[in-house]
Amino acid sequence: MQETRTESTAVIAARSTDPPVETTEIEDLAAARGYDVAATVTQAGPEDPGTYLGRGKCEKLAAAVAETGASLVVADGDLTPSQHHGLRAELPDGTELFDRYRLVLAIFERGAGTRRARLQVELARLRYELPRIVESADEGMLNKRTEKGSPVYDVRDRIDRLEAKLDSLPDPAEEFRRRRREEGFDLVTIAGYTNAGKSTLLHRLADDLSVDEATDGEREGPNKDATASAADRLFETLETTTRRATVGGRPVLATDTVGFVSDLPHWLVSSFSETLSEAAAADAVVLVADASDPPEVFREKLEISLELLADQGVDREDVVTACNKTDLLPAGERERRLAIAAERAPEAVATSAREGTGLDRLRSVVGDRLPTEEARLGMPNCDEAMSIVSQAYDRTTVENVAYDGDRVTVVCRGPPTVIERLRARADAIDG
Ligand SMILES: Nc1nc2c(ncn2[C@@H]2O[C@H](COP(=O)(O)OP(=O)(O)OP(=O)(O)O)[C@@H](O)[C@H]2O)c(=O)[nH]1
Ligand SMILES: [Mg+2]
Repeated sequence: MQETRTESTAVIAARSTDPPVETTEIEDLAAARGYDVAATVTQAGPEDPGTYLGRGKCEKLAAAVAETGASLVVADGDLTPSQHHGLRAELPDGTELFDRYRLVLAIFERGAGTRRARLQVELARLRYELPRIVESADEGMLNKRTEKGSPVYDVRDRIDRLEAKLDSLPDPAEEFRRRRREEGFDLVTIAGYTNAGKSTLLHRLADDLSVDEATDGEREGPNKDATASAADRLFETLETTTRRATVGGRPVLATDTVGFVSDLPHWLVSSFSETLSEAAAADAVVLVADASDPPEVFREKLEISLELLADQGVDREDVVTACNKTDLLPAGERERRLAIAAERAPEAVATSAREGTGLDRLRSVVGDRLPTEEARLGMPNCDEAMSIVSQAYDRTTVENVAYDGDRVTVVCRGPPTVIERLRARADAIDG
């Protein structure tokens, strides 16, 4: 008898020409999407052009689905539309069938934080689904493909609308970055493989005061300084995945990104180029790597990640690797992962986002990579000078403030745009 179906239970189907059939990665991807993997059916042998797995294995797979009550089968391959149709027909009624790409889309669906990214994911999914809908359509349905209300017509129509909408939508990230630069904030992007711990790390790095808390809690009076109000204005345009953090004593905006996944087809990656290009605009990139992976997996993912970042235009010098989940490793293994990472990117720091360790070191190493300028500002000691000193304390690292008679001199280091503005203000009163 069939058990009740569980929304999030999946059975994996994997094949490869040569044994053994490797299933760790597809299982990890399914887990990253939040599915419980209840069973795995593998086949070593040639691919069946009609049903992906051979007949006997299809029966085994169907039995595993029925037995576990799974609602979904994930096939570790790129199924053609006709294989998708053929294999699905072998499964218990109502079983969903994902191939590797569809699973990746599901992961991206969950990771898409902005409206634009959500539209991009939907567009990629519909482009993926259209040939499969056509494949499973009967003749009657296909004859109606130009009629409103037919599945094929509706999907095509939605694709057209999404394309038009995406074309017309301004890129909020672009506008945000422009304003961020004007305000003198540095942008730190958190990138890395899916499930490495990026979101957990962002949460840890973020300043305690979230936007909501800042507006719900005690409001500061009208004297609230210029920096805070500038930050508030910026936050209005921020996506939920960007948080304010303090790194190397400087206020930065840290942005979470969609996780990398191995072996993505080109068409899929290009659908998200904008979402992924977030890293290129950053002043520093924290590359989060799962140090609890076996050393060779860790090394390979790290290399792929660095290549992907380079493809997006990220300078390797701007990358800091966070070897994360070190709480799961004995000390000797930790050193081994750090050595692997240090060979490939300029800086590597051991972290545990879960336990909150290594974060101070990470902040300081990232801070050292942010563009920094030093200034010595001499000006007459007046109200405006005090306001300049206060802004310097707020937005830069002040190394010294010296009062000498009726003059004040500030030595500070910080983001070039902020330094430039302070210098202009000081010059204006120094006549
Ligand atoms: N043991 C341990 N687990 C961690 C650590 N950091 C994150 N995790 C866990 O790893 C899983 C994935 O963490 P996320 O922060 O969601 O990973 P992510 O990189 O944002 O994943 P995607 O958004 O799917 O790309 C969660 O179950 C976390 O609790 C860590 O330092 N140690
Ligand atoms: Mg995440």
